[in-house]
Amino acid sequence: MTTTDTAPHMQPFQAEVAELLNLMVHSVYSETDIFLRELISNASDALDKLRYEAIAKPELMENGGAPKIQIVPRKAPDTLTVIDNGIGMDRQELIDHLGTIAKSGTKSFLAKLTEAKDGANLIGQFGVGFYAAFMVADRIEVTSRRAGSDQAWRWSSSGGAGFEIAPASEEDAQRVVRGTEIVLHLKPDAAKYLEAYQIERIVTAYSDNIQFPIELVPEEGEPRQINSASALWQRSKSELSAEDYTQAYKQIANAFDEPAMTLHYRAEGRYSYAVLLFAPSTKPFDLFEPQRKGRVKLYVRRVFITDDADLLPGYLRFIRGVIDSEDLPLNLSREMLQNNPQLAQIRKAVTSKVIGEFEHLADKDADSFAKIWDSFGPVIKEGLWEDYERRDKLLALSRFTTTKGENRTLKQYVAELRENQTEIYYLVGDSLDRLKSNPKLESAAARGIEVLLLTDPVDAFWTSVALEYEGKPLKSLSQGDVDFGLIPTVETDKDEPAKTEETDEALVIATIKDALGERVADVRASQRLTSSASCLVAGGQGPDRALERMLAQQSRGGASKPILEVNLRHPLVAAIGRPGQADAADLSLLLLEQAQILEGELPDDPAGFAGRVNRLVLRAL
Ligand SMILES: Nc1ncnc2c1ncn2[C@@H]1O[C@H](COP(=O)(O)OP(=O)(O)OP(=O)(O)O)[C@@H](O)[C@H]1O
Repeated sequence: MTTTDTAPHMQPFQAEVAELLNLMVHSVYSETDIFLRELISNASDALDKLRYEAIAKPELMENGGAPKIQIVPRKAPDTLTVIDNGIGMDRQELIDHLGTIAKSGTKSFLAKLTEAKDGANLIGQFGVGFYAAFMVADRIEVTSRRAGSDQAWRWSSSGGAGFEIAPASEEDAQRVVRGTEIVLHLKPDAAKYLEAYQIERIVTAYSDNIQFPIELVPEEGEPRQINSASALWQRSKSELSAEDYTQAYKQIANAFDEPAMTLHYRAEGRYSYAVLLFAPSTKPFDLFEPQRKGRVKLYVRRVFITDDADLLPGYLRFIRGVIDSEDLPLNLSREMLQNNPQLAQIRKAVTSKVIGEFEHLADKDADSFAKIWDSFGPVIKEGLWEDYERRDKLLALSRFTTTKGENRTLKQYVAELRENQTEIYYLVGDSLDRLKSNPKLESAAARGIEVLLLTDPVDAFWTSVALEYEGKPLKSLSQGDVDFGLIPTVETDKDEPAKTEETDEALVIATIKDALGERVADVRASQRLTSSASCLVAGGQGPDRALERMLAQQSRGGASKPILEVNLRHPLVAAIGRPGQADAADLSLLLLEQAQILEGELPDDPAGFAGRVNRLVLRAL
């Protein structure tokens, strides 16, 4: 051990931690109670980890007694102490875990926290965990000994800029045989947390389902257990109330919202396992992290193994809860987790159950399902792209905003198809407003054809696979040919400009093609447009326009050239065909540039565009 290790050592907090502490000390959160829940949850995690490590090294359990958590309130000198005999932390772990926040999204979380009134809710969603204790304490001392280590360490901090770390005194080290002792020096206005009934209230409300005994150690009298310490998922459904489930959800998922869906069952047969899963009702912060990790916890015979086993596919990563297997070996290595056929089987069966439960909910309790869809629809839709087997089911579950309204299903869409309509039409774009004014909807609108308006980034991807619903293919209005020919118009062409002059269509198209040259792949007469002059579409093969744009933004492929479609009934287009038209080239370029702007793109040459418009306007003046 070096001298720097043994001397008390002041360490700065990571900038994000300092900012977070500052925010928590200076804002008034109504729900300070959560600090205790966070500390108990950490203690329970530490006991879980110990139990897991002890499978390979049973000697870790030798000293330190049976796993438990203790809460010790002391009125003089106003301290509340939370003790666990779990895995503990060595010096480096204390520095790493209690001095930094490893989570991604911390910066954006902090920005939200600064703005929000109800910070506690956000704290819960993000899980600031340990640091929540600084809401009630002005000084915290942590003494910890990693299981099996002959050295205990002491971490202490009064919030502010940093913490001190030093070897524990002999007295402290003797007391902390294994695990972690956290002493909170309570602020004057947090003295209520020294009352036994307050502590019991919080434990009952938040931590009753912690699997390990939680003991209250009063000033006088014997310690007593204040939680029920059962694995709730092992109990039978009939014993449990909605409230029990809500509490279990909050504790297991470390969440503050209500679950929007609860799925609890036991699978018996070739493999037996208990499943308790929840869909949250609000979005967590890390929903769109690139790793797309789920956090369903794997237990084997009540022993926590990992929350990193990818028990559900990426598109269900928002589901929280527990799967507890009776048959898996306790000593599952990381490799086994990835290749274990039994786990693969469980994964498959549970995924189908979750989808089945969605279907059930969508059918019986549409409002609850709508909540799930509102928060997680964009994630579930990833399954349309990657889960071939369940694609049809997922498509049937999907809810869409369409030109007819919100929350529409394809079942509704197909039930209201127009006469002779054989396809399901959609348009992909960045915003609903821009999509609604997209000229490509014109002809569909004139025929009363419903169009799905897709604005989630994932929409560009799943729509690139050939999909159909009840035998009706999905078809993009911005790709390839669209033929509405047999579908009658509903409005009597009120938007369609009447033809004012005889147009030589072939000549117009050839002139525009000539003027645009290499800028477009082709120029065609449009079936989609009624009142606008032009629009851009993708070819029949290859990616749709929205996907191309996304890929180009991420530099993952150059955009291929679009096709310009022109409305031959539009006077501007017709004008191009007039004999001796001197502005044909300018007008052709304008048609392209307008179409680009309507797509939310910039014209290729903005200065040239402005010059062209000015020239033509001035001439008319
Ligand atoms: N009692 C404890 N025993 C052992 N390690 C602990 C204990 N308390 C905290 N830690 C360590 O410190 C880390 C940070 O704790 P913190 O509560 O800040 O966040 P977290 O628990 O990782 O996240 P979350 O609050 O979202 O669960 C933990 O992941 C754990 O490694």
